[in-house]
Amino acid sequence: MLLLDILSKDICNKVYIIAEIGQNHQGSVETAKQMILAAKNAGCHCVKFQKSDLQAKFTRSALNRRYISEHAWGSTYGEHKEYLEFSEQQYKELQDYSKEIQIDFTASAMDERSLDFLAALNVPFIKIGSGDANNFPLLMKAATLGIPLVISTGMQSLETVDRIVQIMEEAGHKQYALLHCVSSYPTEAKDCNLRLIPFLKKRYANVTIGYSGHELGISITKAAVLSGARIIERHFTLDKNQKGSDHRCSLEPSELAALVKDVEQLQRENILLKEVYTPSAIIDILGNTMEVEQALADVQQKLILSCELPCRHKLGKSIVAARKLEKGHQLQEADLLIKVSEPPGIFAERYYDIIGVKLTSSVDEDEPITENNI
Ligand SMILES: CC(=O)N[C@H](C=O)[C@@H](O)[C@H](O)[C@H](O)COP(=O)(O)O
Ligand SMILES: C=C(OP(=O)(O)O)C(=O)O
Repeated sequence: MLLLDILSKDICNKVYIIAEIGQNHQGSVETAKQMILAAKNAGCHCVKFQKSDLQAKFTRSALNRRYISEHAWGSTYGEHKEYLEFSEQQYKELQDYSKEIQIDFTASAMDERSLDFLAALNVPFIKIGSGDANNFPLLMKAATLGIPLVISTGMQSLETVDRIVQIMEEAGHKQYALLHCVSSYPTEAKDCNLRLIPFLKKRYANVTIGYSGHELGISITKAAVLSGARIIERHFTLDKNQKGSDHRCSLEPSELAALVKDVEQLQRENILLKEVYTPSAIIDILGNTMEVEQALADVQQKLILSCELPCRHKLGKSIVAARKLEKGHQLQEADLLIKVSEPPGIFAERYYDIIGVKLTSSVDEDEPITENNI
C-alpha cells in the first residue's frame, strides 16, 4: 500500500493525497458519497472525515455556547456539531462505499472514544488533527494501537512536536507521519511557512513529513511537495460558496484533479527523486508567483502564529476536571480530562506538568483548570 511504503521510506518520489471531506458534506450521507466519488475521480488516494464524540470532545459549556455565524447549523455550537456528525452506522456505510470504489477511507479521531471506534473500523491509518497534537494521553494511546498515524502540527510549538516524536519513539511506533500545518482558514501565503517542511525533515530524519494546507489554490501545495512533503491533505468541497466554515479554503473537484495531475507530472519527470529543493529552485520549477515566494520565505523556528490564535482559542484542547475537585486536592491523572473548553483553561500540552500540583481553589466537574486554580 502506497501510504505504508511512504511511511517506511521505501518510496520517496510518490505523494499520498488525502481529500479532507471533513464536515463539508453538510450533514448528508448522500452528499458525502458524491464527494467520495468526486475525490476518487480526481485521482486522490484517500478520503477523510472528522469523527467526534461530542460529549468526549467538548465540555458542556462549549457545547451550550451560542454559535452566531453564517456557517452555523444550529443555535448552539453543540447543535451545530451534532448536525454535522455522522453516526457509527453511517461511517460504516461510507467506508463500504469507499471500498466499493477503491479509495482509502479514514477520519481524524477527535477524542478517545472516536479513536477506539476508528481502530475497530480497521481504517488504513488514523489522523490526529492539530487540535489534538498536544493531547499527549490520546497520542500515547494511539501509538499503542499498531495502526499508522498521520499527525498534524498546526497551532503547536516546536516543544510540543518534539514531545509527539518522543511519545512515538517511547511506544516503539514507527509508522507515523507529521504534517506541517498552519491552523488559520484560509491561511495567507505569508503565513504558510513552507520552509518548516525541510526543517522538520532535518530535525526528525526518520519521520515522513507531509503538509495539511488551508490556503487558497494549489500552487503553495505544489511548493510544499517540492519542499519535501510526501503526504498532502487538502480540504475538499463540491462548491466553495456553500454554507460552512471550511468551504472557502477547500479545493473544488477540478482544482483537486489539477493538483493530482501536477504532482504526478513532477513524479513522472523524476523531479521528486530529489526530496528537498531550495526556494529558488522551486520558483524555477513552478514559475514565479508572489504567493509561492511568500510561502517560501525564510523561517527558522516553529512557533504558534498569531493567525492561529483564533483557532487555538476555539478548538484547542484544555485540561478539564473529570469530577468536582476540592481546594487543596493534589491533581492526579484520573482527575483530569482533555477537552475543548469554553472558556479555555490551561492548554493540554501542560497535562503532565500539573500532575501532582495542589489546587488553590475548587474546580467543578467538566470545568477547565485555569492558572487561577493552581
Ligand atoms: C482545528 C480543526 O479541527 N480544524 C478542522 C480541520 O481543518 C476544521 O475542519 C474544523 O473542524 C472546522 O473549521 C470547524 O468549523 P466550525 O467551528 O464552524 O464547525
Ligand atoms: C483538524 C484536522 O486537520 P489539520 O490539523 O491537518 O488541519 C483534522 O484532520 O481533523
